[in-house]
Amino acid sequence: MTQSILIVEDDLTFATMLKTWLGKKGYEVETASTNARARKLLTTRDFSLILSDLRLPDQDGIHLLSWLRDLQKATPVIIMTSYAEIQGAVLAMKEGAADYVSKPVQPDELLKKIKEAISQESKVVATPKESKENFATQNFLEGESEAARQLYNYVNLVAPTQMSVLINGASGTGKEYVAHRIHQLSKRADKPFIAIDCGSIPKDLAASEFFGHVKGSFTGALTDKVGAFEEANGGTLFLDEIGNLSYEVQVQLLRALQERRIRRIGSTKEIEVDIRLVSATNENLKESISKGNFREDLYHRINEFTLLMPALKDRQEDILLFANFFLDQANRELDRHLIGFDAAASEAMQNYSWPGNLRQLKNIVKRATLLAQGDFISIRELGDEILEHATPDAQQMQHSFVLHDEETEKQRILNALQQTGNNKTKAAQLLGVDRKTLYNKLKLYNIPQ
Ligand SMILES: Nc1ncnc2c1ncn2[C@@H]1O[C@H](COP(=O)(O)OP(=O)(O)OP(=O)(O)O)[C@@H](O)[C@H]1O
Repeated sequence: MTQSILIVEDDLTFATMLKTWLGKKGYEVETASTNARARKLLTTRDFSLILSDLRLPDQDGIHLLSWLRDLQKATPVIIMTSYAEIQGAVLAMKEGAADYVSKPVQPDELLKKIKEAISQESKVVATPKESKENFATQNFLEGESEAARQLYNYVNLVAPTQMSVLINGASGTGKEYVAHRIHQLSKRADKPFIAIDCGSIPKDLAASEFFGHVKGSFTGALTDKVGAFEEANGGTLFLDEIGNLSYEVQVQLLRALQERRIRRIGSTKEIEVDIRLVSATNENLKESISKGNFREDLYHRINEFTLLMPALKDRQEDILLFANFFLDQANRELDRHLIGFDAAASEAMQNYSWPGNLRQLKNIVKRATLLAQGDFISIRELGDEILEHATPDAQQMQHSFVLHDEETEKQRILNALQQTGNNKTKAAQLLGVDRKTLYNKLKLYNIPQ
C-alpha cells in the first residue's frame, strides 16, 4: 500500500520541493500551509505520517500535536525546526512528536527518520515474499499487447542475472516500475532497492550522493553521510535519468563500477560494494556520446542489456486494461465505487496519443474518478485534451446519453432520483443530462413523475 505523508509548511517553495522529492521516493504527498488547513485535511482522511514545521502562520506545530492527542489519532509526527529553535524541538518530543529534523534538512536523514517513524507505527513488517506478492498483484500490471509480451519476456530473462540493464523510453512509460520489477525478480529481492534521480541532484553534490562523505570534508558536510552505493550494498542501485550526470561524475561512477569499491569523500578507507546496476534514460545516449556529453566506456558498462519501453500509443490493447487498473486504484484511494468507463470514454481513450504515457493515463483516470457523478466515467470527465482528440462519433456519443442497454439506463435514473429525493433538476445534474432529456426518459420508461 502506498504510504501517505502530510507536509505542513508555510514556505511554499520548500514544501513543493519536499513534495516532489518524497513523491519520487514512492510516497503519496499532500501539503498544507497552515495548522488550520492541516487539521481540516486530517479530519477527512488518514495519513501514514505528518511532517510539520515548528513555526506556522496561525499556530505552531506543538498545537497540532496536542490536537492529534485529543482526538486520539496515532499518526506519527516529525517536526522540522531551525537550529535556533532546538528548545522547541525538545518540547515537541515531550508532546509526543515521533522525531525531529533540523533545517536545512538533510534528505538522507529525513528519509531514514520517515521510514523509522512509519514502521514503528505500523509494526507490521511484511516479509520479503509477501511484499513481492503485493507488488506483483496489487500495484503492477504487465499488459497483454505484443509489445508488453516482448518486454516482459526480456525482463524475466535478464532479471535473475547480474547484468547491468539500461532501460530506455519516454517519460512516464514505466521505467522505474520495470527497474523495481527487475529487482523483485532477482536474487537480491530481499536486499535494498535504492533509486537515485540523477536529473535532480545538484552537480557538486552528485559524488556525495553516490559515495557518501565524512563530516567536515567540505562546507555543508555537517555529519557523516552514507552514499547510495553503500546503501544499496547487496541489492540494486537504480540510476534514473543517467544521461544528466556531469562528465566528472561519470568518470567517478565508472571507476566505482569497475573496481567494485568506493571511498567516501574525505575518507581514505576503501569500502567494497556489491551492487546490481539498473539505469534509465529518455535520451538517445549514443547521440550524447557522439556529441561528447556521455562517456562511451561508461555506456558499455551500464548497458550490458537494453530494454526499450514501448510508448502507450504503441500498446493499444493495453490502454483499457491500464485504465481499468488505475480506476481500481483510484476507487480504493478516493473511496469511490465506480464501475468502469462508458463506451464513448473507452473509445476516446483508445484513440488518444498519450504523450505522457502511463503516468498521464493514471493522472487522468484519478481525476475522472473524483469527478464522475454516475457509476461510469464519461468522456467529459476525461478532460478537454481527450475530448478534442476523440472521433466525431465519440464526441456525439457523449451528448446522447444512451447507455449500453435500457435496463441499466432505467436503473441509473431510478438511483439518481432516489439519491436526490426525487428532485429532477439535481437528478439530471447527477446523470449529466439536461432536464428535458431526463423528462423524456421518464416518459420512455414509464417512471412515475
Ligand atoms: N507496469 C505498471 N503497472 C502499474 N502501474 C504502472 C506501471 N508502470 C508505470 N506505472 C504507473 O505509471 C507511473 C509512471 O511510471 P514510472 O515513474 O515508472 O515512469 P518513468 O518512465 O520512470 O517516468 P520518468 O521518465 O518521467 O521518470 C508510475 O507512477 C506508476 O504509477
